[in-house]
Amino acid sequence: MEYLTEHGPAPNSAGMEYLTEHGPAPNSAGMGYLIKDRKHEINLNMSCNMSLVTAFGFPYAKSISKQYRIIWSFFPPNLLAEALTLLAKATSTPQDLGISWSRRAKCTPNDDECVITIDDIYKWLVATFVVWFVLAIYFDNIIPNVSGVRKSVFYFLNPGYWLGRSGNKVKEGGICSCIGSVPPEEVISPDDEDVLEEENLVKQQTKDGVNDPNIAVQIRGLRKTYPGSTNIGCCKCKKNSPYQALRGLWVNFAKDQLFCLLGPNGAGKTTAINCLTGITPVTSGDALIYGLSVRSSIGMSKIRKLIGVCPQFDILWDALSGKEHLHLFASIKGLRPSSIKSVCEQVVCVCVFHFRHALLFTGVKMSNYLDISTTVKQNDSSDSAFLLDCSSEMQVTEKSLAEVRLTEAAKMRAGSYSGGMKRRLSVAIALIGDPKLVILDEPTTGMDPITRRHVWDIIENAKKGRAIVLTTHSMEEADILSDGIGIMAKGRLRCIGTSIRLKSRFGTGFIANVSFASSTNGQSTPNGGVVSTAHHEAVKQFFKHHLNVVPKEENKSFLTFVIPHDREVLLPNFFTELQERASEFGIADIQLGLTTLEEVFLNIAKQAELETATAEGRLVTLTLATSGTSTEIPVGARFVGIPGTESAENPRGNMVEVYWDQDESGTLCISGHSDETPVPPNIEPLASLAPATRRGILGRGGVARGIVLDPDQIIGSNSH
Ligand SMILES: Nc1ncnc2c1ncn2[C@@H]1O[C@H](COP(=O)(O)OP(=O)(O)OP(=O)(O)O)[C@@H](O)[C@H]1O
Repeated sequence: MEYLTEHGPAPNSAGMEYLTEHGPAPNSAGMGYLIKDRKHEINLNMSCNMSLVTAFGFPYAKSISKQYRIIWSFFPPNLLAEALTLLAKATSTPQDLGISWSRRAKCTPNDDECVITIDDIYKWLVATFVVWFVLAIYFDNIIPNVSGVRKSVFYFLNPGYWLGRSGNKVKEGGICSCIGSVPPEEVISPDDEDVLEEENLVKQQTKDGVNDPNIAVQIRGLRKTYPGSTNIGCCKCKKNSPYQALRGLWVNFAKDQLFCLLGPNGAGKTTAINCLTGITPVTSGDALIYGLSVRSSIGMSKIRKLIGVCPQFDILWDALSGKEHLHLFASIKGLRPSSIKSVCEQVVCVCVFHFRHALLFTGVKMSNYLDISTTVKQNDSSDSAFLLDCSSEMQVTEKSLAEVRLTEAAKMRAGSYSGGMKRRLSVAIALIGDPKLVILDEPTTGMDPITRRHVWDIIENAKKGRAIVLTTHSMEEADILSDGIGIMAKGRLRCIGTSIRLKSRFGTGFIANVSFASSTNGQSTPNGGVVSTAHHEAVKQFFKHHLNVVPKEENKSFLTFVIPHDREVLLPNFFTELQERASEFGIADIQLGLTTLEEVFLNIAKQAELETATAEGRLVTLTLATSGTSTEIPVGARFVGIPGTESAENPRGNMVEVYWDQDESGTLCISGHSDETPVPPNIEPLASLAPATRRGILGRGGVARGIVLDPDQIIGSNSH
């Protein structure tokens, strides 16, 4: 396809990955790789050939066996080399006649051996072209694409493949790998009451066969397990165990609303979206989009008419401009030419024209590649009509480009767009054609704050008449745009509700920010630090005395307190008094707010990580800063008794409080620990832990295991 475009190489075929009827395009990434690395492969091929020729001699000689010559001839460059040799021999002197068409089957005069003629070479070249072309299509289909999806090895025996009907099932995992057993599905009841309520509602609706007209998407116990496999490589076998990315998702997404899916990396958000868009086959459960099941291929082909997707990674063609992209997608979506204003660039038409031809030629339906192919004129076999459509005028593209502020860059090649511009173009593509469900996977990644706010406006305006599912790592974005939020972790929905509901249920409470004035009684304080410290202490005492809270953050100009929900009743009187004594405390401003969504998110993510670590019995080594003693403790343990610190005066030994944090990948790690203090009397090790962990015996590598103490007992004993 490389020669088809005006601007350079053909669009990266990997870009079409997610657009097939049964999932991703049959390994177009593989094709892209072949195309991109063609030069490299030819060089490799040539150098291999040269090595072989050096080792065994050029095989078109009588001394070489016929079988070897046949094998050699399957590689077209070898035939070409022989053809050039024959031509050289036929024209080596001025008297030579050369090779004419009529004499093509005859041996050339200077070719003493004559094991192959130019005519044989022509035939070989035509035959090998067909063989390699068919093999390329075959391997393209059976080698897993980036989503690990492929067709069965004998897919061509299935009539559904040729007829373009259902039954053309996809498989997962590599062709040379043995698919590992899928672990049994555990039924986990949600801990959160709202999630449980939502789950029961969906289950009830499923049982009753209720089709609520206000629901756009109903996810019914969706599960996705990526199969484990054993890849037999050149030197070793690599085993991957199956991975449960989605562990039973039950949720409704309402029409005219934006539902935001949040979750740490690897929570399963993209997997859920991929299941909805048909990129990844569902392991069990189902999802209905406007009443159509994603598990049925007929349903899926109808669903594609209703959805617009902005995938996590931009699927754009470097060689096409923004305008051409929109025009291309608008044409593929079947927008009426009369609604289109700007003149279609010839390159797009040519590209679509050839792309369509290439697909027809290979027996693959265009709709297999183009997810949004809904109204592609399948019956309109006239390509000239198609070209005519392309040359019509397009209003939609210009409007969409203006919406995402790309009008000025409309004619620039997407390859030269910045990351933010590409995301904006992807958002515009997702919204083109008035889809009833828009799925936006981290749409504002890489955008500057001004553009991001602008895109938020577009998304907000797009809510009307459709459902939007948004995944994002920006809590601000979720807070501003969402009508409903679900936080996922480890493949499960952990909480669901509006932003306010989540903050009030999962946040630690209220945040009070107290800022201090830099002057007292209108005068600059020469020794501001000293006065400020006195004010700080007074305010801290005030908070401690009335609300029993200490600052979470402090610096010279402000103090931040987190006030738990249970102190809510005390707040009106407390803040009235604080306000009255503001000048006495040197307070410039007091701000009170709910905890942030970010805090809710971090709490949920931490809890999920803790659950997993506890279930897996993961251990980490705690090295005490003071004594340098190393102790193995379970991940997430808060109070730990240090083995070996027992003495006659302190028979229960010492303990520390361990502080945990999450690293970039969300894994819990030790961020520090408190000073060693004696274990209070009557404190027992946690009963739920294995005896070894409770007793503090030697663990791996001779490192002693810490004794995990019950945090409730310790906190209780401290408060007494
Ligand atoms: N093709 C695959 N084969 C095996 N495991 C996979 C595959 N795709 C995803 N996973 C695993 O499934 C889990 C969920 O991945 P997913 O991409 O859905 O997470 P996510 O919530 O979208 O994360 P992020 O916020 O980073 O995009 C991850 O642990 C990931 O490693």
